[in-house]
Amino acid sequence: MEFQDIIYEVENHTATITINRPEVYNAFRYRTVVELIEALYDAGYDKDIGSIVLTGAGEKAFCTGGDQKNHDGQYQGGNRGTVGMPVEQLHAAIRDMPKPVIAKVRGYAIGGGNVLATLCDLTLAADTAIFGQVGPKMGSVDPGYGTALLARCVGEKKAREIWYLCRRYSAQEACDMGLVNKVVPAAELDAEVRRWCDEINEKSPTAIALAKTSFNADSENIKGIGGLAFQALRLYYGTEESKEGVTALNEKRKPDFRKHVK
Ligand SMILES: CC(C)(COP(=O)(O)OP(=O)(O)OC[C@H]1O[C@@H](n2cnc3c(N)ncnc32)[C@H](O)[C@@H]1OP(=O)(O)O)[C@@H](O)C(=O)NCCC(=O)NCCSC(=O)c1cc(O)c2ccccc2c1O
Repeated sequence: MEFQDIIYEVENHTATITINRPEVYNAFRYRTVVELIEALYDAGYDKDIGSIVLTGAGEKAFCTGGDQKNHDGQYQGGNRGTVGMPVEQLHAAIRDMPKPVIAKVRGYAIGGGNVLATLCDLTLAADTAIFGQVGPKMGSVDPGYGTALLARCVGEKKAREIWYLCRRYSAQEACDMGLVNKVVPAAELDAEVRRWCDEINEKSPTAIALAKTSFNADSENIKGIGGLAFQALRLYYGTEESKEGVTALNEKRKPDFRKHVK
């Protein structure tokens, strides 16, 4: 598959997958998600690769979730995925690849972008990074890994705060709550990620794969909950209440959800 929305590079046994849509702060559309899955599988089963880095192009954002300019109740572009984009399959790919996936975060990791970072095995962030969820502010929610796995990382109370209030958190705050492994000055992020990957790549690939799979086993039930919840999300996206959030975001105004609650 020829990639348009992402860049795929391999160096020193590490594959780097870069979401390359800086004009929309690396938000993902249907094509982006399909390409990310393909690239993860390419890297995941290439025996020469020991680690995978997921990142976003430019300084502004890692990823800001679903492309809201491409969304009107249903996402356009293809026929995979419960909600019009195979995001559940992308989440599964990050978890199922038998090697560590490392999120390299500069700028915003917001909405579905924060979920991607949460799902990665490790997260290294520039001191300029900003984390948060936005769903209830704009008519969406990322149920399953986005909620329950987040709670495993930061604890139940903090995860609920993140989802109910939709605040933004600095890289240091995210690190303090367990969402980030290390924060470094932005200019040092590439070198830091390189060091972590080189250390991982020296280790026994089979031992690493066994460790990853066994970590996953303990939270695998979340996939089932997510499957059910994405069916509910499909119905929610069709409602006026959800559409109000997207319309307000695109019109750069505050949403009025109350008028749609019956
Ligand atoms: C991230 C921001 C807080 C940054 O604010 P700031 O003021 O610094 O910058 P701008 O707002 O001016 O943004 C610059 C430029 O980028 C465009 N942009 C940013 N994010 C997106 C986006 N997600 N989609 C489309 N476009 C985006 C922005 O419009 C500007 O372009 P202009 O042409 O107007 O200049 C702030 O940008 C922000 O809050 N962004 C939106 C965040 C958001 O709502 N994300 C989506 C949440 S829903 C989601 O992520 C999601 C998850 C899933 O799992 C799904 C699964 C299946 C289907 C859908 C899913 C889904 O949607």
